[in-house]
Amino acid sequence: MIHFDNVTKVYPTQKRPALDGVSIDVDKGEFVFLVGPSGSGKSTFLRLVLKEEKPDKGRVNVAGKDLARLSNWKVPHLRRRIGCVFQDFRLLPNKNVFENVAFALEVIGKPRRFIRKVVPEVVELVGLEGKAGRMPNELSGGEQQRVAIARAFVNRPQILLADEPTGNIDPATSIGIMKVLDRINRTGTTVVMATHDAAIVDSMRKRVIELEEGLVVRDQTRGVYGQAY
Ligand SMILES: Nc1ncnc2c1ncn2[C@@H]1O[C@H](COP(=O)(O)OP(=O)(O)OP(=O)(O)O)[C@@H](O)[C@H]1O
Repeated sequence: MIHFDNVTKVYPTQKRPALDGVSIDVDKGEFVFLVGPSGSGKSTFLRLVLKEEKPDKGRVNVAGKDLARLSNWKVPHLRRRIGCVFQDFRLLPNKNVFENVAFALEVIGKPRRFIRKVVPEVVELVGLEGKAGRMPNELSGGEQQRVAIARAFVNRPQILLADEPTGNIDPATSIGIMKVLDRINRTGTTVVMATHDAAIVDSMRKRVIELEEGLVVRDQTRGVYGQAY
């Protein structure tokens, strides 16, 4: 589903590569944690998957497409297949839960009838049934992140990328967020999550890829977080 073949990325202002000859294969339906110290290249990996950045060397292949050969006008189509969740939720403050999730479908032109059917299903999947009418400021951080996950997943993407999704959430609430991501993964969606949350990684026992200064230094099935960063 995601294939990096000897990928090097050097940002124009930097001497050291953010990613340095990285080869990673993530299969359909996998759940992968990306760990490593701050600046090790985790976000750069996610940005390359989305074609927000281009590699200087090597190949990036996502959902069967060689991104170097994907013309710019096809990039939005690629991104529709990839849901994204961030540390800071990024909800629309003037829209309620239903409207925030529905908006992701409205912008890609889905009919209202379809939206009315699927949004409540996904709101329930993330555990927010009964809260569809709440505004973001009437929700806890954990609930806001559930809305963000619902919005990322409502179009049934093949891949879900999560960049520190539990970074702003207390440990007990984070467990609930991980249950939602696990549920989404069980529907067949490939999940890649960059994180510094050792307790979460250790409790899930999923594949762990560790980056250090742009290099893959560990790739472990049913792995643990490793050393403290
Ligand atoms: N837009 C940019 N321009 C220049 N350098 C950048 C840019 N984005 C990232 N970098 C550099 O590339 C390296 C990798 O950064 P990246 O954001 O991928 O790390 P990270 O592992 O996601 O870190 P964190 O855990 O803090 O989010 C760092 O040295 C960083 O300073």
